Amino acid sequence: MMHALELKDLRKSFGQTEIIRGVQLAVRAGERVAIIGPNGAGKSTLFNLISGRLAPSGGHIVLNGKRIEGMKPFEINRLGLSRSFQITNIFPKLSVFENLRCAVLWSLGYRYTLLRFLANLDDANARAEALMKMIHLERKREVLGMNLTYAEQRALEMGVTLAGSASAGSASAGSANVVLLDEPTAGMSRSETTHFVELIKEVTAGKTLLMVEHDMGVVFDLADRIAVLVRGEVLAFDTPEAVRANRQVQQAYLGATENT
Ligand SMILES: Nc1ncnc2c1ncn2[C@@H]1O[C@H](COP(=O)(O)OP(=O)(O)OP(=O)(O)O)[C@@H](O)[C@H]1O
Repeated sequence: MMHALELKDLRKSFGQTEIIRGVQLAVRAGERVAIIGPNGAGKSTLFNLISGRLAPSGGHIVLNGKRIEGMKPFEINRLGLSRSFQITNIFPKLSVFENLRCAVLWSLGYRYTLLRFLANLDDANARAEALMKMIHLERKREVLGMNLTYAEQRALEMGVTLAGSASAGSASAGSANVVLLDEPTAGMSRSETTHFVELIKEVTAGKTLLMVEHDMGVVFDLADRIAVLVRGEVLAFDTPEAVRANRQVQQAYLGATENT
């Protein structure tokens, strides 16, 4: 079984306090996994470890068979892992198309050499076009980031995140791609959320998805498996049905928040 992402006895302490306490998690290629857990359980810290923003205090992180702990975020990104953020992370004064093209160029590593930049501009334009179609923002092509609706900004953010993947434009090509989404539907209305969940399914088809999400409707709709993180440990990692039926999980988390 090929795993896209493996966390092996992963640990992180801040000062004397161990926040991530020996996390084991093996995510299969092409699988969609949601991480849930109470506030302060360590979900953001876990994402920061995987994406290279924080260095672990112990353990290993393996991306497509390669150990990545201790690498810089951009190096991990080049190895096929892209991440979105809770806050919208787009350039407000660039148009939809320009935002996507920037992200494509950055991901291809063209920011340093003008000659390479010019030689590959057609390629970058084509990939930006493909991404724009994928996130259904063709009709907003020239609109500045700051003038989009909130949901459109989140869709653009998704496009920017996916620009890092080698297979942008062809949904099936990249088993090597792992996408981390940090509360993708936060701040959205119910109807925006429903629409956005469909978009997430569409744009991450064939990719491996790991997301932190508080909305249980979204979690149960999207996830193949759910990891429940409580006080820095994985309490359960199973199918939605099994997690829903798990007594320990109900006590620790779900019972209290499922209907909120
Ligand atoms: N840089 C840091 N220094 C010290 N403590 C930290 C740091 N970052 C996070 N923590 C602590 O680690 C714990 C886990 O925080 P984290 O943000 O990872 O939880 P979370 O599960 O994402 O919570 P939420 O659902 O509220 O976003 C918290 O007690 C937090 O105060």
